[in-house]
Amino acid sequence: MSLSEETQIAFAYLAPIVIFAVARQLYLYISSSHSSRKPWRRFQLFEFVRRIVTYHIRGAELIEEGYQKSNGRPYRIRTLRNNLVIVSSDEHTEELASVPDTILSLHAVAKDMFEPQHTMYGFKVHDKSPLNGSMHSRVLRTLLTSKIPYLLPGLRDLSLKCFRQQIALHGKSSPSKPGFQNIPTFEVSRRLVSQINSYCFVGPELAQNEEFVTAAGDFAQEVMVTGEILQFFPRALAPIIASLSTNFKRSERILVSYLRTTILERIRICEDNIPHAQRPVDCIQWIVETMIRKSDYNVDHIIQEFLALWFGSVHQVSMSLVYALYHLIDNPTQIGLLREEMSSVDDWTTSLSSLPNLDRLLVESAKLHPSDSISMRRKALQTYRFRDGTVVNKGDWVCVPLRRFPAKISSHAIPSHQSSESSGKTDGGLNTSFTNLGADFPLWGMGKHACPGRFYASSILKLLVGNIIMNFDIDIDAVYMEEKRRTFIWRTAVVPRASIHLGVRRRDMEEGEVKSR
Ligand code: HEM
Repeated sequence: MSLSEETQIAFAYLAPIVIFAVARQLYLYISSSHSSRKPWRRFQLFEFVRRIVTYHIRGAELIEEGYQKSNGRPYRIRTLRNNLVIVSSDEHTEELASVPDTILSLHAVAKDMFEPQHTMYGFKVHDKSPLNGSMHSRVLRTLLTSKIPYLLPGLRDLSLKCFRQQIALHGKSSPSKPGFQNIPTFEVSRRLVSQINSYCFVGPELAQNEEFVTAAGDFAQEVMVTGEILQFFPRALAPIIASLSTNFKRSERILVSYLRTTILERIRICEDNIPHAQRPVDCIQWIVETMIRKSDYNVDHIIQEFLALWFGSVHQVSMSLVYALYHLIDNPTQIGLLREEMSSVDDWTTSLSSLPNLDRLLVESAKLHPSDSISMRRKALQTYRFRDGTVVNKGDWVCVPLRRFPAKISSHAIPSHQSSESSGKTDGGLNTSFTNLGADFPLWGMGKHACPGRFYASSILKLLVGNIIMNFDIDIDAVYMEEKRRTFIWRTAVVPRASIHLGVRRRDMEEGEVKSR
């Protein structure tokens, strides 16, 4: 019997938690059993387990329930390590975005969540330093964004080829839907994103290298899982636990060996003063160019910076793709509208910013099915008091909720435009842009840390969704039509179940391909 991926992950998480919890409680129990002054300690096991279970398997629901009850006021949720202070008003959100890193730090959160020193090739993230961000901003926000039009034709062909390969690899004829092949949605989505990102991050050659692309996809997944496991162990054990949970860093080692060779080649390009027009157009080139300006650069540090950017680029995009496809299956009339819209322009892949229905699909999907229930996490490096008096104690996290709405959503939750299911057409509204920032759409965060990869993420999501629906019909087994059956909650994240399959059936391929050219 083979266990589903989420069952394996649940075991991987729960086994160490239970062992650690029981050992800790035994210690507390034994050390307090002679003391009649501390009988409450006997109940700690119950409290400890209750807290783990409630927050870890219902975190996203707790956030949502808290939001419903709080009536817009800040509220708190206790977690294993600290308190989450959740603020949601526009005033709080804007204030949160403006507080300096020396007080409320995003990078301190990243350190707590993913332990980069143990999961990303020894990367030391600084809580307070603005240095972490400056390279990201130049490489992603400025250079990658400006090169998207140049990269799109290659990405279009690669993504279609990759999707077809995935169908050939995983496709199984659907027993209930004639002509449909079932493919594992989340796995295929991760692979598509990993391959597309490889093209933009390290160039077309490595993007075709099976070993590199597989290791790159696995690495992102392993950082996520290992970061979670490390939460339950004392810091001193982190190196050994991280090693065990990543199969002795197998994917990291593969990536590092390819990256080292590539980075050395790219350094040579810079040292030989090759004209910019002849240099490779990819992120690793820009990272190298940015970093070798500093006198103390070294190859290991460039690798670490690369891995951190890589990690940020895979996970949320692949989950967003899954949810956008499910959203279309739930709202089939949108598929027709999208096809019509894409067919109405000469080449939809070069018109991604002027396809309002496609844009709106992503906005709606992100609002209704965000892959995380919170955004704009910050850790208090010192106690912070908001202007209205709300206090975030040192060590606690503050954030804003994304799943602000009940599961049954209606058009009122999308204030800037109506649901296309109800209106049946685009309203061309002002606020339909998926990459917009604002307190009413904090998906990308706000202020100086607002996601620098959002224009890229938006373009590739549009490209992937567009390519799939222009070339395939999509469907899902009736049993999974209920949204809750497609996902599971882990802490604040809402993760697609690996066992859910997407049904795909080739449309008129010639027509689809001609339209996308
Ligand atoms: C749907 C996909 C994505 C979502 C929802 C998303 C969301 C976010 C959010 C909420 C933040 C933190 C902002 C804050 O707290 O104020 C962030 C930061 C960041 N994102 Fe994204 N992101 C996505 C895709 C990407 C991609 C594709 C890349 C890389 C190409 C990327 C790179 C980064 C980086 C480097 C940061 C850190 C910025 C800093 O340290 O200042 N993200 N993202």
